[in-house]
Amino acid sequence: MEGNVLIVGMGLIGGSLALCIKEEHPHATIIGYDVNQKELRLAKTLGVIDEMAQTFEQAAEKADLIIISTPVTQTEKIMKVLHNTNLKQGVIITDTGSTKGQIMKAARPLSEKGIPFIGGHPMAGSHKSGVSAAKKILFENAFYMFTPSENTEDHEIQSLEKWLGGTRAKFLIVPPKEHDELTGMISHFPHIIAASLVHQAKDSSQEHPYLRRLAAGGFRDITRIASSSPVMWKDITMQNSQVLMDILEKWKIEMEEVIHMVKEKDAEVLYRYFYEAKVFRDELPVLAKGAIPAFYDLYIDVPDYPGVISEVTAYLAEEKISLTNIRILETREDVYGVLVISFQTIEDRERAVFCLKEKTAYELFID
Ligand SMILES: NC(=O)c1ccc[n+]([C@@H]2O[C@H](COP(=O)([O-])OP(=O)(O)OC[C@H]3O[C@@H](n4cnc5c(N)ncnc54)[C@H](O)[C@@H]3O)[C@@H](O)[C@H]2O)c1
Ligand SMILES: O=C(O)C(=O)C[C@]1(C(=O)O)C=C[C@@H](O)C=C1
Repeated sequence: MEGNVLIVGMGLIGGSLALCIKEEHPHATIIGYDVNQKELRLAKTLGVIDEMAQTFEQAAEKADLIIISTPVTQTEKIMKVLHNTNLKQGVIITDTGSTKGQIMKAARPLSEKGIPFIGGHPMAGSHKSGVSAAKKILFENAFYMFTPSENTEDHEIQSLEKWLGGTRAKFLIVPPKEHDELTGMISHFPHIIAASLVHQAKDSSQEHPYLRRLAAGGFRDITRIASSSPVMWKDITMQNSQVLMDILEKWKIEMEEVIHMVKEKDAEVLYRYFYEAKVFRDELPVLAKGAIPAFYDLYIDVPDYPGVISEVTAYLAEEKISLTNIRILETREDVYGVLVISFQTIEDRERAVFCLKEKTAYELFID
């Protein structure tokens, strides 16, 4: 496709979308806008965008597609400005916000004016912020939810899907209320829990000075997301507070039961509690119908020397085994941790195991 794409908010998500759109539509012009001039200049220097917007209004007036990728409170404000801007006939506006109910309410005046607003939310991200963390494979195989306005036409959704085809994501239409309940449970609520675990550990560290150094494996896994942008999460929590209140009330009841269980020390009850959680958790990737796409992880206990990651990935590349994600679990202090490589299919993972067993002596684990 050709035309001008304006991306408002040149951070992790805006930057990653810019890269995806440019790759799929090389003749499109990607214009970036950000209140943070440093971030905007960085986006231009890194080649993530073609142009920096001179003013927001000027860039919006010539855009064929506008993607708002700012924290959700700002998104609402930007939508109000767009309502009073002289936009091009046929422009499509979308956003990437993690909440949808309030944003779709804010979209009504635009829709009433005949300007198509299609809410969007790619269900992939990271705890990192800013354009320097942007990457074009961020959304590959992830679900990308759309919440169209009441009068959105099919061809407008199709056009947006075409623009975003380079994400290689799986598009899914969801009503805003369901979106917020779903993401409230599997994304926003876990975020609050992660932050609260860190707070509790911080308090405990006053008494146990070794805590910071010992907090490894499980604690790091479950609290990684607490390192995300506090601005973004403050906004998400405010916009989805009703759903979150309901979930937190249920969490209180759940914790009362846990306290009782721990106090009673009933082995059978404790076993069943952990076992049932394990069964449900282990089944998640197999079901793969929720908002989290299926990934098949392979854990590789790598030694601590430079180039070990490229060595492993080179073996896989030689066998043409594609991977969807690669990361290090920093479970040990000062040395490399376990290398985790995710594959899209069980078959790819099996081939990887076969290949790495043949070419290395590293220990391999599958969870
Ligand atoms: N980070 C994730 O994992 C993730 C995943 C999916 C969706 N989202 C959503 O996408 C949006 C962007 O998240 P991100 O991770 O890219 O954040 P980010 O912090 O990396 O980038 C946001 C950018 O928006 C800019 N900005 C803030 N207010 C602005 C305004 N009024 N006008 C123009 N620019 C403004 C900031 O300067 C920043 O550069 C958020 O709504 C978030 O909820 C985030
Ligand atoms: O992987 C992470 O770091 C994320 O937190 C990503 C995550 C999520 O909760 O899954 C966070 C918020 C977004 O709205 C979508 C994705």
